[in-house]
Amino acid sequence: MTSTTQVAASATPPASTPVFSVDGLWKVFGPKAGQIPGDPELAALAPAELRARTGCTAAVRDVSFDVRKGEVFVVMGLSGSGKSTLVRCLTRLIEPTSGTIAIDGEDVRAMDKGRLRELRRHRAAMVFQHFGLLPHRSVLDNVAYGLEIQGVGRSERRARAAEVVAKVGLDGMEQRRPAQLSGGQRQRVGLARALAVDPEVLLFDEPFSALDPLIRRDMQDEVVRLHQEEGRTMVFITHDLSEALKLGDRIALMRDGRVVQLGTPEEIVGSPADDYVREFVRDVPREQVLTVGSAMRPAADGEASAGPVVSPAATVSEAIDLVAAEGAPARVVDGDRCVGVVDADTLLGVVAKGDAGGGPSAGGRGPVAQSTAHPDTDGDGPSHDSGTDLPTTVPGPASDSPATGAAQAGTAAPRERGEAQPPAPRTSPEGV
Ligand SMILES: Nc1ncnc2c1ncn2[C@@H]1O[C@H](COP(=O)(O)OP(=O)(O)OP(=O)(O)O)[C@@H](O)[C@H]1O
Repeated sequence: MTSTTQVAASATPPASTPVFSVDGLWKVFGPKAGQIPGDPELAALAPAELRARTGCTAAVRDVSFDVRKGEVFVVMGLSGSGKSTLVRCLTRLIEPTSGTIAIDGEDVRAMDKGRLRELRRHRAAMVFQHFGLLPHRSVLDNVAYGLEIQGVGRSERRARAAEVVAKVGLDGMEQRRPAQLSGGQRQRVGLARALAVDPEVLLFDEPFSALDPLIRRDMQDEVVRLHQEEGRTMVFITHDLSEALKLGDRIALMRDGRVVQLGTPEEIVGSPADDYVREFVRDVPREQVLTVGSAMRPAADGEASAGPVVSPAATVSEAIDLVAAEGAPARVVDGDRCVGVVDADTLLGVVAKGDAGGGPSAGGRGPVAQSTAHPDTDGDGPSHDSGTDLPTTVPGPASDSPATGAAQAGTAAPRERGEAQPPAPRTSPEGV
């Protein structure tokens, strides 16, 4: 047994300066939409009743949140929950009905056409599921297109485009036409095109929904890599819980236009805000998302000074590997302070009981279930252009845990944010 074995901390949390600041946002479609937010009785109606009484759909209902600089902010929810409408409101691709939106403190709703164009071109670039690549242009020229409409000169934009094409792993394909690329490669071109204009924030509207699962995972890894390398702020829409947990620093979970919970993956999985969220996350392997900080107990006499060391930010799964390999409890050390101890019982308790996580509503779920039941949705189909060809299952075997193996060798690998890949539910929510 060694006392120096250590599981390192996750990536440093992003700074907290907001890029986007959204307050009391509503988007209502339908006749006299503007009356709904200000009428407490109508505003409180359930979607079906609101439609029956007024003919209106409240796609976004009184939503408030900040997107912090450098974070991946995921907007997640079932089909029709309002994800696309919400994110399109950020740059007024859809006009909000009421509420405020600011980017770096500037009022987006007060922007004139020119300022809005500048916002969409330079500051908040959108990556769509269907990119609308220009078919007769080469990869390089497609990527350079955004710079072209910004008026950047030919040689400069081609040099910048070549740089970004290489960054997304398409070097050697610069002269191909979109038709000569696979679906995943086309997605990379779209991503490169958005990156080429070097926006402050990238908005992704379900960009990988149409990709087959392996390519989809590649693209997710690409986003994680780009984020880690560049620290760029990203807002990422997905209906896929596995994708949300993998990519998100924080997740806003939407239902019927409202954000029902906003939190880190650990908060969402460990402390679901209500039964809806609990049901949503019930198939997630908690040990891959929850951290030892939420599973430790106080150190007993003598325990604080010996034994393997684990960071409070390491996952329960990583700590299980470490404790099993070392055959001893591990000290949870924050900086140079021992803040607690995890042993086989406390760690397995998280897996077996499913009630760790410290939140007020985290208990009572019983054993980790393999049910295919999921929350139902309002059933409204989307009406925008992000497409509806959504996959119904997403793979992600538990054996992908990055720490497995390394810990068995006595030197547990650090968990980097984005590497935990909890398997998706056997049937994803929209599949029922
Ligand atoms: N232009 C529109 N007119 C009327 N209703 C709309 C319009 N656009 C969206 N809606 C409705 O608003 C609600 C939210 O739609 P939205 O497309 O934002 O959901 P979503 O969560 O992005 O769905 P998906 O995952 O299927 O893309 C749905 O009930 C939808 O039918």
